[in-house]
Amino acid sequence: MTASSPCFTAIEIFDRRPDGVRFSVKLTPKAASNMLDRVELDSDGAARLRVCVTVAPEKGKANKALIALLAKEFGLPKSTIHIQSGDTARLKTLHIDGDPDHLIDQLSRAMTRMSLVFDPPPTRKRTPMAQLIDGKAFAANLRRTIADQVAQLNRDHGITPGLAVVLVGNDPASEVYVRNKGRQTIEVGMQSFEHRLPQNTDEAQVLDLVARLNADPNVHGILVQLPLPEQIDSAHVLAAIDPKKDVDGFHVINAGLLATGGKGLVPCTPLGCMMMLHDHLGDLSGLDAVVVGRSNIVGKPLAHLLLAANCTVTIAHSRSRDLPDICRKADILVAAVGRPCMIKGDWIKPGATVIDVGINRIPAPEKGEGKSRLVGDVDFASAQKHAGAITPVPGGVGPMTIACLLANTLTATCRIHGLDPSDPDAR
Ligand SMILES: Nc1nc(=O)c2c([nH]1)NC[C@@H]1CN(c3ccc(C(=O)N[C@@H](CCC(=O)O)C(=O)O)cc3)C=[N+]21
Repeated sequence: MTASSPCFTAIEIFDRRPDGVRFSVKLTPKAASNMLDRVELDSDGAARLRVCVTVAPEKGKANKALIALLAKEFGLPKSTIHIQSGDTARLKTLHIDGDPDHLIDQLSRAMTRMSLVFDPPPTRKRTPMAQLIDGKAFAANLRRTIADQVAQLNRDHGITPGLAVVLVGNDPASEVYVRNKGRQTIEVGMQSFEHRLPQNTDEAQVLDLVARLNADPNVHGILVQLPLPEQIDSAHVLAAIDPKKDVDGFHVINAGLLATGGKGLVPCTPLGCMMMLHDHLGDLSGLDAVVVGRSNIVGKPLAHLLLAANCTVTIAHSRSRDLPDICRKADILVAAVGRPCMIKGDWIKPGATVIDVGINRIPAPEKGEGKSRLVGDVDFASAQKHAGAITPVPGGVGPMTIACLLANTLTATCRIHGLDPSDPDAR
C-alpha cells in the first residue's frame, strides 16, 4: 500500500538516534529532475522518502547526487549525511549526524516548506543556533588580499616572496598538508620550494639544508614540517632557522618577542584565530578568554595575543581542576587540546564565541569500512546550541592556518627588504 504526502509528520520519517537521525529513502535515478518527490509507506507500514535524481546509478554518482540534493534541501553540510546501507540498491537507509532534536526540528521545517509533511511549526521553544564562523571563506578572502599585495610588491619592487617547506619522512597526512601549502603558495603568486628528505635523515643534514635556505635570497620563509623523526631534535632545528624567515613563529626569538610585545613573526594558527575573533567580535577588550591547551604552537602564543588584545586570559589544560566550570566563564573559548569532541555544549556560556583548533581524524564506520572523518576538540552538535558563534571542523581554523602562513611569508619578505608591511606607502 502506498499513500501520498502530506499526511505524514517528520517524526514518522526521521528516526531519532543518539547521534543523529536515521531514515529510509527510495531513490529513482535517471529521473527528469532532481527532487524530493513524496513520502510513502513501505510494505511494513513505515514511512520512506522518495527521491529522484537525474544521473544514472554509475560509480556512485546517484548516491553522490542524492546526498548533495538532501544537503541542499535540508540546509545541512554534505559531510553529515551518510548512506548507512543500500549503497547499490534503490532502497537505502541514511543517517544524518548531529543533535537529534535539532535535526528533527530543522528537517521538519524543510519538509514542511516542500509540502512533504504537514507538521505545524514546532511549538517547543527552540534554542537559537550558533552562527558559523566560516574559516574557509575567510581564508579565501585573505589569500585574495595577499595575492594583490604580492602582485604589487612584484610590480613596484621586482620582488617575489618565496616559501621553502621541508618535509622529512613520508607521513601521508603531512604529504597532503605540504602539497596544499605548495599549491596555495603558487596561487597567490609566490615561489614555492619543496624539500623532501628521507625518513632516516640525520639532524646534521636537516641543519645543513636550513643553513642553505637561510642564505638563499629567494627564500623569505622557511617551514620545517613537524613532527620530525625521532633521531632529530626539533628544538635544534627550529633554533637554526633565521628568525626573520621563521614564518611558523616557532623560534625562541619570535616566541620571546610575542611574549614581550615586540615585533616578530606570530605562529599561524593563533594568528588565524585572532583574525576570526576580531572579525566576529570587533574589540575584544575586557572579555574573558579561556584557552584550553598549553602547547608552544597554539595555546601559549594565543594566550599572549589575547592578552595583548586586552582580554582576561586563563590557560587551562589536562590537569586543570573542574575544567567544565572554567570553560563556563569564557566569553571566548578556544579548544586546542587534540582530544576529539572533548568540550561539551553545557561547558559553554550561552552566546560565547567558540574557536575549535582541534583537527582529529576519527574512524567513521557509518561511511563505510576503513573510512574516517575529521572532528574538532569541541562536541559540535551540543556546542551549537549554547555558543553564539563557533568555527566548524573542517572549514574553520585549518584553512586560516595555511592562509596565515602565506600572510607571514609576505610580512617576512617585506621586512627583509626594509618595506614595512603595516605601512602601505612603503610598498
Ligand atoms: N611546522 C609546521 N607548521 C604547521 O603549521 C604544521 C606542521 N608543522 N605540522 C602539521 C600541522 C597541521 N597543520 C594543518 C594546517 C591546515 C589544515 C587544514 O587546512 N585542514 C582542513 C582539512 C584538511 C583535511 O581534509 O584533511 C580544515 O580544517 O578544514 C590542517 C592541519 C599545520 N601544521
